[in-house]
Order: sequence, then structure tokens, then C-alpha cells
Amino acid sequence: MASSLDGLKLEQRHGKARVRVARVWRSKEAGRHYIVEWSVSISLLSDCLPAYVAGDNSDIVATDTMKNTVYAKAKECTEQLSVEDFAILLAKHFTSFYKQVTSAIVNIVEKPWERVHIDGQPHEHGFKLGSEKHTVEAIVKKSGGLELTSGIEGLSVLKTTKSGFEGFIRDKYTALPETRERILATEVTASWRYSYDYVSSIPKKPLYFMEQYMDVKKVLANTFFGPPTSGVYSPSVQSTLYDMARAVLSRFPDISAIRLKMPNLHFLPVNLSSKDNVIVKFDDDVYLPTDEPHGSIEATLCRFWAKM
Ligand SMILES: O=c1[nH]c(=O)c2[nH]c(=O)[nH]c2[nH]1
Repeated sequence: MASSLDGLKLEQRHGKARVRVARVWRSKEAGRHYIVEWSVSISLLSDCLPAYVAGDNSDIVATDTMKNTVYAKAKECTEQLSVEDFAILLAKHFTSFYKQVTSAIVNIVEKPWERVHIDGQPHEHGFKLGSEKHTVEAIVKKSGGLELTSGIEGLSVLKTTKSGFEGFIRDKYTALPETRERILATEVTASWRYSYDYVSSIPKKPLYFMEQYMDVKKVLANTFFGPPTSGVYSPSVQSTLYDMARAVLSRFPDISAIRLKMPNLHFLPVNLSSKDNVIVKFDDDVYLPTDEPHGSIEATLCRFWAKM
């Protein structure tokens, strides 16, 4: 929210960060329970200039009220819903309920609680924590305008072969040997923009975005690994990242852009020798895993007309 003051410009927003909430749904007929755990951050663009320049809080939505709203809205959601739908519902509340609020930005990180299986049977009310997290950002304007971005954080993947790096620039500082045999490991951070521009245009199908999330994750992983027996050769992290981004845009028509961050987590060959003998000679077997320093490779791929 920008306002001008005697030749100065004030840009301001306020909100509540990291409101933690868990919601359980208990299905009546079967004894099955569902749980989500969310960390919700809200940021409001609102007309509340007097609070900044005159100590007058009469146009302020208290951040404590924002926090309470998270719990109240979670309570009101009597049917299970996706984290995307909850983010949009919250953001829509703030822009429609308060005349001062022109735009609401809601970010949520969902913890990956997964149903456990006991002797191959899904447990009715037992869950264990998985690894990668589902993220969402919903920006809703008073007009109903929407920017919806979903993502994955912390998807750690590794393959022990079918990766190499050759043909790069060599100069007096280059020590890295060329190779067609190395470990490829990364922790993928992905975010993708949906093409729905209005709250009213999002799919009405319950849990639609939850299914999309699972499917995008599958496409990213399948493209990284390739088929189970043959795999797929990766000439660089850059090339694999591009293939992953392409695969998502080609399979999901309602995704208009995707950003991928894929740090190259190096597994260094171990060669050890003393003055008189070789202790360990590397034969594609013993590695020193490192995460510092790491290569940092990121890119955004979008349809010609789209923005991220
Ligand atoms: O896949 C890679 N991309 C690079 O840009 C790079 N740079 C490097 O040293 N190793 C690698 N590997």
C-alpha cells in the first residue's frame, strides 16, 4: 500500500506471521480421521495511514484479530479442504470484511502428516511426519482478483548414476575433471503459478489443488529419476531442471509458470593416500557428502504470455 506525504512515499503492510493451527476432520460413518497442520502468515494492504503518521489506530485491523480469524475460519471449515482453498478463503475474508483492506496476502506452509499403514492397512487415526512441505501463496484483491502460487519445499532426491558434467569452460582456475559418472543430489524447491485470475474462476471440485500438488510432485520426481530400470542420463543440473519444468508445463494446462531451485549437493570422490601407500582409491564407491559449498541453480519457465 503506497501513499504520498509531502513529497515522500510510504509503502506499508501489516499482518501476523506463523500462526500455527491444526484441524482434524472426523468422518461420521467410518472411524477415519483426517488432519492438517498449517503455519499461516497474513499480510494486509490497507488504508491505515493515520496509524503511521498520526498515532490514530482507528483503521487498523489488529494482528491479534488476524490470528484469531485463522482459528475461527478453521473451525468453520467443517469439510476437509486443500491448503490453497483455505488460503483463498482467509484472504477473501479480509478483503471483503474490512473496507480498509484492499489486498490480502496469505502464505501457508503445510506439514506433511501422512497416514501410517500397519501390516499394509491404512490406520484410521495414526500419522507420521513425511519430509517435503506443501506451500501456498494466495493474493486476493478487493475486486476478487487472484494470484495463486503453490509449491514444494525440501524435496530431497538423489541418484547414484546416470549423471555427468562435461564440456564446460576450462581455464587456468579450472580443476574439476569432466565426468559421465557421478552422484546427482539436490533439494528441490518448486513454486508454480496457477492461471486462475479471479477467486470466482477456481475449480469447485473439492480437494482439486491437493490432487494437483500430488501430481506435480510425481511429475517432478519421475522426470528427475527417469524409468525405474534404465533411468535417464543427466548432462547437468541445468538440463534436468529444464526437463522437470517443461514436463510440468506440458502436463498441467492450468499452470502458467514454474520456478525451480535445485542446489547441486556435491558427493566428492574420496581418494586418500599417505606418503608411502594408497589408503582409499576412488572407484565410484566411497564419497564425501557435502552441502557447503553447493552449486546453486535456479530458473523460472513460463508460458509466453504469463508472469510468475
Ligand atoms: O550440473 C552441474 N552444473 C554446473 O553448473 C556445475 N558446476 C560444477 O562445478 N559442477 C556442475 N554441475
